Amino acid sequence: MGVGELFPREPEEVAVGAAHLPDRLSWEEQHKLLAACREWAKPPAGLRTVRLPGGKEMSVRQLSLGWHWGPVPSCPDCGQAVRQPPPSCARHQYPYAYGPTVADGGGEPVRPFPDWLGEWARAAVDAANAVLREPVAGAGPCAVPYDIALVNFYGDGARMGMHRDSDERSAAPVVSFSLGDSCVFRFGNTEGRGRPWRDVELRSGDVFVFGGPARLAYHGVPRTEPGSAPPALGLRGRVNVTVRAY
Ligand SMILES: O=C(O)CCC(=O)C(=O)O
Ligand SMILES: [Fe+2]
Repeated sequence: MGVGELFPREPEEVAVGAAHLPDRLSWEEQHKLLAACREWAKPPAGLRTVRLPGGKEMSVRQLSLGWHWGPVPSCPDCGQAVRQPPPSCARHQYPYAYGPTVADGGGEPVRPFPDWLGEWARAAVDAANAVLREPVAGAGPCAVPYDIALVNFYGDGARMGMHRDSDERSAAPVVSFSLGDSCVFRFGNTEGRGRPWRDVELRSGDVFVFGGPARLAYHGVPRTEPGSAPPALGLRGRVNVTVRAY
């Protein structure tokens, strides 16, 4: 329960296959994850500004663990520079890819994905299944082998447009951990970027799981609330870690 909260916020099904788990991370876990993010953010293969294929820079700074995600400067199949509008090569149609190195940065090998983060993700999926009417794959004999993560840093004014997490080959649920400033997390539908959507406030320590029929739903972060991070965390801005299976 947050400081000064009158009622605890309850775990909630936001859409079929999607659950919000408020205050899931303890203080110790939030500090551990933040300390790890600070280490990961250092070069090489640290936090970088992502330049989108259209030329714009993302306001969110990012790093990858386990397998690097980013815009591909050249097509892995035909080798031509990726540009808009894309040429007819099939891989050019969607100019983002996963790979072993920071292809859109210094070319260094990506940082390893830590096992403990995979354990956290599996446990969160189990907790999500307790509130979901249609359970999504989690722990047990068919446990998801979580192996990659994206770490996003939101400074004041940073936002993330509506998108789908569609570059993973696995249909395993995505597990998102939030630290620092609160944000509006917009969770939409699988048809397009528009309505219907649900706006959910994600605070420090909250977890959001989306899998099953919600796995490919559009989602984004229209705004954060600068200065809303719990002072004791010692973070200015917002950090989000999304754990996925490749
Ligand atoms: O920052 C968030 O809460 C969402 C991040 C996200 O959608 C992504 O990394 O793909
Ligand atoms: Fe996403």
